[in-house]
Amino acid sequence: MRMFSITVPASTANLGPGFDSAGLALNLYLTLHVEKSEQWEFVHQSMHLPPVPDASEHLIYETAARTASIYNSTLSPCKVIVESDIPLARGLGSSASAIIAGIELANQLCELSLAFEEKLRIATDIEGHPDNVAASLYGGLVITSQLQNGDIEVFQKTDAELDFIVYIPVIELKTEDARKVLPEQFTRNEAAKASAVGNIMIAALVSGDYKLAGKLMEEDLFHEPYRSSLIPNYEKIREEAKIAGAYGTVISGAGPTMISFTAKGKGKKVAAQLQNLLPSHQVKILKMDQGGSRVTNDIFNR
Ligand SMILES: Nc1ncnc2c1ncn2[C@@H]1O[C@H](COP(=O)(O)OP(=O)(O)OP(=O)(O)O)[C@@H](O)[C@H]1O
Ligand SMILES: N[C@@H](CCO)C(=O)O
Repeated sequence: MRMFSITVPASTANLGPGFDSAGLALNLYLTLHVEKSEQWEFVHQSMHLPPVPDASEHLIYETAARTASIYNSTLSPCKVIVESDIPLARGLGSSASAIIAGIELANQLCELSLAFEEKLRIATDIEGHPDNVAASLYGGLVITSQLQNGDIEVFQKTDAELDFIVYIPVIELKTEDARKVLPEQFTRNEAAKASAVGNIMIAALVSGDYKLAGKLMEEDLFHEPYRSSLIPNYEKIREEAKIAGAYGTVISGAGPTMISFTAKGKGKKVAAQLQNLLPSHQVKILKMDQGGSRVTNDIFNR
């Protein structure tokens, strides 16, 4: 007997210089089908999911249990059938989607009626930065900033005349490892230069000047120079995508996937040309998910 389903989109984070701040939801999805049961059970029905651990060690369960405990609630046991087309540890926000799904699972099971802000705060505490989780939660292009008092400011835009092409290599790269290569500190001069690039990129992206946004995306100074050696074919993908007509190409999240931004309708040409050059990569044309995470109740079976 199915009770409800939770669907959460994938996301790309950073968009170059919007490090730990900018995210964009993409139309690949993690879906949970939740049924009442005598005990907790997870069933994974996709090649894009890790082996099933003990329920108590499952990221989705851990997140749900942590959320329930924040509100002094307990979870009633369920069977959770998990489907996903978000590749793991590739820079497309798989962990963020699992965290948002876990928070929503607790929200539904414990009838917490959580506001978006509460869900985002919990998700950011768990993930460590708001960019991917905010995009998966809200949908669209989302720019975030966690303030000194812990509040998270969110700017969202759900229209963009863009196609997104992702180049997914065979190898995985854990976010934890891709963060280890980053400097702990920047000088004042470095920070000012890097945020100036980010400021123009975001202003151009939001105002629809995609040519300028694409140019500035490729000028990131916060993380790409340190991570480029971890990404297969980094320079080749940037150069060839530009020749094929992309506005700009950046590392998606912590990598190793790269993502190009093109005019709407131009993605097909860029994807075809790059797939020829990168036979072992999976090249996909994606669209923005505009709605973020959602719950479907099966009222007949409740
Ligand atoms: N649906 C899921 N169920 C359980 N665990 C998951 C799920 N999705 C991701 N994970 C866990 O998260 C890990 C990947 O997280 P990681 O942050 O390294 O990569 P990512 O989220 O795919 O990429 P990025 O954060 O750069 O976009 C997986 O190895 C797995 O342990
Ligand atoms: N902003 C994060 C995204 C991946 O979780 C990073 O680049 O490390």
